[in-house]
Amino acid sequence: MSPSRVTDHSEDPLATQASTKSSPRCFGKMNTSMIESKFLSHPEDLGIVAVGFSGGQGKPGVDAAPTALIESGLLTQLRDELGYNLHGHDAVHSYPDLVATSADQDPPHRGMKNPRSVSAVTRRIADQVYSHAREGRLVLTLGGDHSIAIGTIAGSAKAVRERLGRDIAVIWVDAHADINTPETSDSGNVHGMPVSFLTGLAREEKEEFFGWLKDEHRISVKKLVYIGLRDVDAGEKKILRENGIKAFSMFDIDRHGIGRVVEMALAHIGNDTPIHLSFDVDALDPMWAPSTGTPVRGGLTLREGDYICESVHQTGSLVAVDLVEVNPRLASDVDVGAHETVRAGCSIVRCALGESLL
Ligand SMILES: NC(=[NH2+])NCCC[C@H](N)C(=O)O
Ligand SMILES: [Mn+2]
Ligand SMILES: [Mn+2]
Repeated sequence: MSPSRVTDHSEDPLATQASTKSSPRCFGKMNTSMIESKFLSHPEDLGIVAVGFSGGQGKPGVDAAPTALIESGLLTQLRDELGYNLHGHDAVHSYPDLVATSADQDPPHRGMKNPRSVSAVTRRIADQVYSHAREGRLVLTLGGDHSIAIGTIAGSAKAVRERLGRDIAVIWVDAHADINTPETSDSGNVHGMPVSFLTGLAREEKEEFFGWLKDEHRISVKKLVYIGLRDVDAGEKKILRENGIKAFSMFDIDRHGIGRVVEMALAHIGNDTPIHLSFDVDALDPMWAPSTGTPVRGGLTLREGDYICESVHQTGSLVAVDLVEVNPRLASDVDVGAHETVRAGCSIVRCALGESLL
């Protein structure tokens, strides 16, 4: 198949690049175009939601991640090398109208810290992701801490239901399960709870505390699969067990290899289901991604992380991707650590969006 047949950007100088084999830049674009998307009406259109939010946990700096990722060239690569048309890429959102400016404006509720801010911000993110996804675009969200997945997954679940009448599946790549309820959480940090709210295991009536989450936003525990787990709280293990949630820990990856684990994860979802990939950079070993708030040793190599993303892309079922928990202010050697972590994050995103070597 010739590249000029798979794209119709004949006027676009990028297309010329893609048709001459002289530049390595053409490979990503060719592959992006060659994989048929099963569920997107505009697979070359990428909605970007850049979220500078850190209220789901206590360490400042994770709000600086979108800017760090963008400054390192991520969006330019997605546009110029992978050939996406970007939408919503000109702003990094910090939601000043929604975030409480002092802790006493937002006291704990059921033990959750910053509950009003996290609820209001994730509600807004849900709207942003929804409006891209409703157009049939692929959506990329750059966090921010992992609490933002309450918004991203709520938004894509609702849009895909409306657009296609289907339920999405979620692949959650993380060292942690993030499925604490407010009651099982030891930390009170909402970034450890998003999955419990999204599956309805945790519920709230009051609008201001995630009461805005309705059935249309929720996902089934049957369509959820974890990869990379190695630091799961006792209460979370009980939740995973009691709900029969599919989870591949680092033990499973050591035993079967990443290839087989991804195959089993995708088989669990079924090959006719739209996929939302939520990737916490702490799934990677701190050797590759030291600059993150809750690092856990014994994680994925960067190659294993990239492999997961490449495989998910290859299904043609991907509808949304999150990259979260990059904190460029943390590391024993901040300059080197942040640089490496941002670099790893960019690689993960490019692989999920179709970069491939050949
Ligand atoms: N998204 C994350 N990095 N989550 C870490 C969660 C850690 C711990 N399980 C908690 O509930 O606080
Ligand atoms: Mn994590
Ligand atoms: Mn997480």
